[in-house]
Amino acid sequence: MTAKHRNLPNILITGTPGVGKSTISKLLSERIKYPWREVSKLAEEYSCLDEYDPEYQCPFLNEDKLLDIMEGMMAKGGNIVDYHGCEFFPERWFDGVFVIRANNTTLYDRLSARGYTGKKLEDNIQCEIFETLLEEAQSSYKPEIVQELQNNTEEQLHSNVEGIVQWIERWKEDNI
Ligand SMILES: Nc1ncnc2c1ncn2[C@@H]1O[C@H](COP(=O)(O)OP(=O)(O)O)[C@@H](O)[C@H]1O
Repeated sequence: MTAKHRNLPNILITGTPGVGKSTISKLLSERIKYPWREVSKLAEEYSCLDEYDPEYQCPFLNEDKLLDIMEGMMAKGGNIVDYHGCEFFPERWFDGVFVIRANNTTLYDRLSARGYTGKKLEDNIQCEIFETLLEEAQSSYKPEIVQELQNNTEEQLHSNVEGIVQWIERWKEDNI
């Protein structure tokens, strides 16, 4: 499956937990009517979570099972995939990869408000500081399809959504 077989682009919204992936994906989905594929929810819904990982305080993800389930959803295009990881998806799935970013203090406040403390909080802040997801995206996808979006303020939130809507319009003009 290459982009040529899709009439609508598949978009990946990725980044550290708390940067605003769900907020952006939901607004975008309401705006352009593409389904919002929240990978963590799909994993739960389709029983792709194995036993609990005590180090990361979350269940292990059965990636192969999840990918098999998602393959059919991705085939026609027009999906917004939201996940805090990106390297295990097939590269051919995505036409645009958006890495959402937030500054340390903003992220700290958001994750504390979510109830994160201790190692879980620190690991996520470090993940953002070390640009782990940005590097993961850059090493997994062609550089020309990866974009970094700062998402600290309401103003940035709306301009990010608008920017992705415009990106989709350009993609359609170039690919259909
Ligand atoms: N641009 C923004 N400005 C202010 N608050 C935001 C912004 N984006 C997200 N938030 C808030 O930050 C928190 C985390 O956002 P969320 O979308 O759940 O992040 P993620 O899906 O990446 O874990 C939520 O409370 C959300 O309302």
